[in-house]
Amino acid sequence: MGVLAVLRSRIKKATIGAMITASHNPEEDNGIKLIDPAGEMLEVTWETHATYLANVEDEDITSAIKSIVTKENVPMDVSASVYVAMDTRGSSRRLSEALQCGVQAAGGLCTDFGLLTTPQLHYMVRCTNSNGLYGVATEEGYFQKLSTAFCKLRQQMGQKGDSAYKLTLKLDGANGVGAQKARQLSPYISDYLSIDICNDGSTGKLNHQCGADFVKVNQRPPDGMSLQCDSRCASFDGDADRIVYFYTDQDGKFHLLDGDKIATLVAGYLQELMTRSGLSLNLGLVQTAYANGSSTEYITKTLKVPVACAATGVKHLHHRALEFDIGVYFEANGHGTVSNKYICHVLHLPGKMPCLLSYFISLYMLNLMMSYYFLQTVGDAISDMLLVEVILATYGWEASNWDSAYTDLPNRQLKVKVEDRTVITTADAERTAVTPKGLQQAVDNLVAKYNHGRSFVRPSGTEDVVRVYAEADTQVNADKLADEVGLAVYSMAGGIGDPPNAS
Ligand SMILES: CC(=O)N[C@H]1[C@@H](OP(=O)(O)O)O[C@H](CO)[C@@H](O)[C@@H]1O
Repeated sequence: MGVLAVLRSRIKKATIGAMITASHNPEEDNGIKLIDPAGEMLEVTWETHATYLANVEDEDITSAIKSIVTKENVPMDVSASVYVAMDTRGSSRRLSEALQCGVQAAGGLCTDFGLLTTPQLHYMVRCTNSNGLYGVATEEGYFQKLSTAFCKLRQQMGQKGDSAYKLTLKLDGANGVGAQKARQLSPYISDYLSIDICNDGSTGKLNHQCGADFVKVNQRPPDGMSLQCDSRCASFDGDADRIVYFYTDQDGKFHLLDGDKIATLVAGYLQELMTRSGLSLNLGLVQTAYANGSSTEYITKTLKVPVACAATGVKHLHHRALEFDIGVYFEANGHGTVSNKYICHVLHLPGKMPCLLSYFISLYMLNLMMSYYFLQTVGDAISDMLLVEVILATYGWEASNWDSAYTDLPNRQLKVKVEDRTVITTADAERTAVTPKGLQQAVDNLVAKYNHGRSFVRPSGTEDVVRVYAEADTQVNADKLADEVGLAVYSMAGGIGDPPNAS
């Protein structure tokens, strides 16, 4: 569906958001992510009229818009307000202007916020539609809201005397807008955290050899960052809706703390707060099939928190998470947050009243977390970073302490090009291939050869490829399994070009 048609059908009289940003491929042009009036992700429109508009000459834009308005039957009398923002990619400005022309041609009003992170634009939309209850719809409002909660929590929680936690975080800004915003945030939180920013966009290219996706997929540090052993590092992605942490140990070995590790840290901490405050809320964790098998085992066996699996894409996780009172949801790539119905429960007294002081302190902290961090309607690298920092400081942990909760199974992702990726259909939250016939059986037979083997295949929703995921007891085996499954996809689902090879 075209951008204007989505606008027509969804926005009516409320404000929505249109964020000009793209996938993680540094070579790609931007597309548009639409944000619904509640501030949630509405639709990612990579191949839409807007993309088309990015390619037409300036003088043609107005006539192009008019033809789209006619083709999509867009009523010109709809009163619509659209907040527009963009990331730092070269194609952003032109696409933003084209989009604004389009909305105006459709009778809507545009407010141009210029450079923002995607979650900041979600925040602006949500604030406006909640008449300010959620916060003030300005950048200052956003920074105040997050930093006030962060500083109060850090004050309240203090820090253990024998703490290993260091007050400096090294941040890879992916050469994107997140680097600029982290710099703006710094003075608000400097009493408790110093952010040492690299890949800030002053020289490098957006997401090129850096950023959360690069670090996660390649399982190595970004270029442009000087690493000291055991120093706590994090990477944002280009529009700052994802974050992963990492460090290198004394032996120079790289350790990734991805979305699964963030989710387990947060869920474990919330569970403690709930126990201390005596609140009996239904806490759950939502992952996708990409979650490492070790994380799922740790959550069920050690944390004893219920786990659900949703289809890839944060909006699927978000909706599944709403089935819990408090739903922690993260994709392994570091995109996620916490949804809650907590506010409804604040006034409920716990069944069994624990120590009154501990009850009120825990309640106060939960409340701060819930109302200041987690009402984010989409993953936000900045608020997730602050949350992780609060928890690590409270436990007195450095990244290695956090990492020791469980060890990831070695894993590998690869892409297979096929004639038509829609020949692969899946079920069971994408963990089983239903078609082509026989493919799942072939995958099962390959998986059975490996210790701790697991693999699945699914068509990407954002790229014209089939994605293969494999994990096993060693990296060599995970690579081999990924290759073998990739070859099965290649031969049974119409592979084109070179056959896959993970190594
Ligand atoms: C394996 C993987 O990382 N998939 C990503 C990617 O989706 P695909 O449908 O796999 O192309 O882009 C999505 C949008 O950014 C993100 O939500 C998702 O996690």
